[in-house]
Amino acid sequence: MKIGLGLYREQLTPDNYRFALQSGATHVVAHLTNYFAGKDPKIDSGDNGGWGDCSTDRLWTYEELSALVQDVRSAGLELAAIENFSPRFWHDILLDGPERGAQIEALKQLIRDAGRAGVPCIGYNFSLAGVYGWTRGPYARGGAESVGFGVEDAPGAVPDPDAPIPDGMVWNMRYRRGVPGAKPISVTHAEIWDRLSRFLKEVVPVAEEAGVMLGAHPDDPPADVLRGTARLVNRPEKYDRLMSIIDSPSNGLELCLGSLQEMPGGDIYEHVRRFARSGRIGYIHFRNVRGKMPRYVETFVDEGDIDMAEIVRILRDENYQGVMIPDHTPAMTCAASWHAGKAFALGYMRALVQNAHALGPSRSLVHDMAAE
Ligand SMILES: O=C(O)[C@@H](O)[C@@H](O)[C@H](O)[C@H](O)CO
Repeated sequence: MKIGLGLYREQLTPDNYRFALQSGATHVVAHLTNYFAGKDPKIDSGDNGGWGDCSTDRLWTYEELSALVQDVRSAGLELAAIENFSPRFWHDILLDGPERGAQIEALKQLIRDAGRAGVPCIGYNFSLAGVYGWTRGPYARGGAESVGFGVEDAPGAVPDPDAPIPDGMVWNMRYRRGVPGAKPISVTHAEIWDRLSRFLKEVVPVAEEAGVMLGAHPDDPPADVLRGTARLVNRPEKYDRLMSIIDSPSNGLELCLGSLQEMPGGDIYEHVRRFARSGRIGYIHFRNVRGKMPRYVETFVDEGDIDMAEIVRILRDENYQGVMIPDHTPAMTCAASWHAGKAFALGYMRALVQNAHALGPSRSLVHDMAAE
């Protein structure tokens, strides 16, 4: 097990690489799409413009990707993954629009370039509404500010989960100017599974040849429908359906523990063991929550509903050698709220991983034995 730190586009700096190294991380997961900007990002659903405007984003080149890998390496770290395509690159793959064919070919080239540059994994979230519906509030220990969904007395504006997605937006970002009077975006479950299936069948073989794993992030919130659009991976077993679309080591998971725990029903420990045993985990979002759909809040890693020590026992037992990152964490009340939240999480993760051998037998392993 390796520990990494996710850094948003404007945080990909030597100072933050040093911060990661000092916090015990050995890897970086880089976001190249510029949502959550600034030195101390406060993540939420955004206002009407969602996570911002990506209409001028242009495809990342081999030279950019190679420079990123080298910059991270020269800081004494390794790049574990790039997280998320810009909606500008694949909006018509998600929407089944007129540019779909050209965008598929462009993503194939991006994946080839990423492999050649030494990028081992690209995380993606195949969703039309994207991550939407959060509020920010004092939801974590000591009133630390974090994100939540369905919180009745949330401070400030509560995004409407049924608000139509306006034309020109997808994945909670604006990729082009909207056409006045155009119909809002919609998609059925059958349509979005078909779009995902065609996407994977076309790009996974290219990813496999390039030595890149594509890691699917689950839906957050794991609603059945959000903003009039059907959602995909909103139950753990939907991950199994996604992996069955094409049996390839490059058809993998960006395993977000928080999103998995937010899903109704199921035993997260059995699912994590099954996914770890499959060898198809690209990397893990090692984050904790309290509650499930339709109401949950993000907590500090050590105070949520997931027994994170049990997760590490399972990953130990299944010999998981991949990377885990805190993803997003509560913001601590101090001058460097983002960094403090990350340092706390990384310290906790490092202690669990360094002492994994001393954590005793896994509880769910005992369950497996009982089943024999
Ligand atoms: O499910 C979650 O909440 C997170 O894993 C995502 O919000 C993720 O951090 C963003 O989509 C950026 O990749």
